[in-house]
Amino acid sequence: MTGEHLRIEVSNLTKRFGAVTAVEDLSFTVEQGMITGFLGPNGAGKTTTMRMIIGHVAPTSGTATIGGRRYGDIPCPSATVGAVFDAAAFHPRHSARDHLLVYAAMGGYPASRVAELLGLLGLAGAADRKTRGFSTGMRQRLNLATALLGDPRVLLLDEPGNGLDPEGMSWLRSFLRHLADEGRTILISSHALGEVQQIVDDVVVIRQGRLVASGRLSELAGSAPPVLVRSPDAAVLARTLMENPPEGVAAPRVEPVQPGELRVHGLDAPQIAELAAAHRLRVHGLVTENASLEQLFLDLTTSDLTVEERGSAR
Ligand SMILES: Nc1ncnc2c1ncn2[C@@H]1O[C@H](COP(=O)(O)OP(=O)(O)OP(=O)(O)O)[C@@H](O)[C@H]1O
Repeated sequence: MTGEHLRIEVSNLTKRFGAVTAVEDLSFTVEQGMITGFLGPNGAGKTTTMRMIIGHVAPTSGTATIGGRRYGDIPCPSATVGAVFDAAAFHPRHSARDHLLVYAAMGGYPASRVAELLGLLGLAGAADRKTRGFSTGMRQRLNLATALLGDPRVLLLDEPGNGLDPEGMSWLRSFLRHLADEGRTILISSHALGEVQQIVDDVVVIRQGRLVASGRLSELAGSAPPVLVRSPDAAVLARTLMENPPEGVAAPRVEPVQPGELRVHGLDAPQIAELAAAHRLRVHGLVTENASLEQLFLDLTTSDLTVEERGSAR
């Protein structure tokens, strides 16, 4: 994948619908080759912002650009930007293939691309079934296939995890990771951090149309989440981890939980596994605990403080 850098830049974006301010003075950046989670509770302004990025809604003020251009100024925009909105409707009597063929014709893409996408999205077996009977997961896949028709380098997905079961989420995670690894710019919205925590690299958190936090997910949490370790060599492992942290990493804090179980703060699961292996110590389980992040998200979206204010208040 070659060509210009396709970063999304949102600058001082505001949208008012009459007396309702949906988005207020919002600025953030979405980097290429990353999956960015756009997070906020229902009604926070996520859909409105995404619609402004792709020119469906005109901002009251501010700008949104993709690769330095407004959406309307991008030549052949559907080949650059693919967007999926939750409410995307399918004609109930159309099959998945019919649906994609209609969109392919509108975008000037060949029928061979439709067949390719049906395969890529795991819809080949259901290609000729009416969409009326499609499950939520199949609808989400068909939405994604539609957005990918022009092989766009930028993807905006509104609530792509909505209604997916754990297997569907796991599929979505690896599918999006593959697309990001190809150098695409990916923005996905969600009202629940827990839903996309395993998928995203960066986050942009909004509340009542305003930015409350943005940056690396790991940085937002302040430090690596604790890891619960089960090991028959727990006591020796605790000492080993504290005495031999990886180069450049501060000594972790290790809390005994119960016999054979430790909670480690300051190292991630791969670091713990490698140190244990290097010292020939047995590890029977490693679980990264996410409760602190979930709590942080709730705090951010329900309290009046931004991340910076929270930091300086500590
Ligand atoms: N066309 C419109 N006319 C009037 N108000 C609107 C319009 N579109 C959105 N709003 C309002 O703007 C605010 C933000 O809505 P938006 O749909 O962007 O939020 P959201 O974060 O995507 O929420 P959800 O997760 O529920 O979809 C809400 O108060 C909503 O009612």
